[in-house]
Parts: sequence; structure tokens; C-alpha cells
Amino acid sequence: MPAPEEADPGTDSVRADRTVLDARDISRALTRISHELLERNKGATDLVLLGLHTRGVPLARRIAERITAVEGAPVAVGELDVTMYRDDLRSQPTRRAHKTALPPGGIDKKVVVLVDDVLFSGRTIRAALDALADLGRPSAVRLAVLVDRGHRELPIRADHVGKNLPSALAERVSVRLSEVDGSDEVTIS
Ligand SMILES: O=P(O)(O)OC[C@H]1O[C@H](OP(=O)(O)OP(=O)(O)O)[C@H](O)[C@@H]1O
Ligand SMILES: O=c1cc[nH]c(=O)[nH]1
Repeated sequence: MPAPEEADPGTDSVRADRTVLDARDISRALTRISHELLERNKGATDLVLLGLHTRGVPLARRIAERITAVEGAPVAVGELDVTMYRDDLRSQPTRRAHKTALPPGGIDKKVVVLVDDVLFSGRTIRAALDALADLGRPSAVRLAVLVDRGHRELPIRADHVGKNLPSALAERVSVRLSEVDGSDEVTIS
């Protein structure tokens, strides 16, 4: 009989997803990122948080709530759709487009923080940078992600990371958020 901690190859293929962050872990990671952003930016002035669809949008709003609570003043937050800027449009033409909504002050001369749930190949962020270039000229663009799972295909890195999660290429990291999925959890399968 194998010891409990030993992997049983017979059950590996049917093993359920493994939870890597629960709701409290996600909350703590977002709180830390919010403080990091404030420290790096020396406050929330000229800061614009842009969430990438789908789950980057609620994450950006959660970070904005935390920053507002600390600073006592609202921070600009919006949402960015990168669908038309993707480099896989030909191979995956059926992606659903979302809306882009910038805060009233726009992004010119602002420090824009792109917010997404997972950083993997970096291609979504590449598309986001192209989308931004059509919308204005920020003074700086930074990247905050809940999970960095590695396997970059482009020279892109995150400035603020909730959790670095080494993963096999064939694995899938799934972020679930209450606003979209009914509960908060990050799993790897
Ligand atoms: O670094 P990359 O290789 O681009 O992968 C990361 C992107 O993949 C996921 O989005 P997905 O395209 O699955 O769409 P969704 O957010 O609407 O689920 C995730 O939300 C990131 O945006
Ligand atoms: O594992 C992955 C890869 C890309 N995007 C995700 O959300 N998860």
C-alpha cells in the first residue's frame, strides 16, 4: 500500500483540480498589490487601473476599492477589450468582443496599470499594449496579475504578482471570481 503522500499514477489522470489560492488568499494578494501600487506610485494621483476582460475587470475594481479605502479618495478605473488586437484572430475568429471603457480623464499622461487574472504567454498583454497605443499616451504602463504561471513567449513581465505559480505547459490555471463565477478560487489542473 503506497504512503498517502506518494503519487498513484493510476489516479493522476482523473484527479480533481488542485486549489492553489482560496478566497482569503486572493483577498490578501489583492490587498498587497494595492499597497504595492500605492507605494510605487507614491499615492493614487494620476493612476488609472484598466482591467482586461474577462476577469481582470472585477480584479481592477477590487484593487480600486482597496486603494480608495486607504487613500480616502477614488482612483480611476476602467476596462479594456483587446479582442481586435489579438494575434490569433485568424485561428480563433469566434472570440466574443467586450467593451472598452476609459475613466473620464482618459489615459494621456497617466500611469496606467493593466490588471489581469493570469499571465502566461504574454500575448494578451502584447495586444493590450497595442490597444492602449490607439487610446492615448500614458506616462507609464505597468502590469498587475493575480497569477504568473510562466511560459512567456514574448519579452513581457509583470510588475505586481499575486502568486508566482510554476506550471507545466499542458496544465491549465483557472481563476474563478464571485462577480463572474459565483465564488473565488484559483485552481490548476
Ligand atoms: O498570457 P496569455 O497566454 O495571453 O494568457 C493569459 C490570458 O488568458 C486568459 O484569458 P482568455 O483568453 O482565456 O479569456 P478570458 O479572460 O475571457 O477567460 C487570461 O484571462 C489572460 O487574459
Ligand atoms: O492556464 C491558463 C493559460 C492562459 N490563460 C488562463 O487563464 N489560464
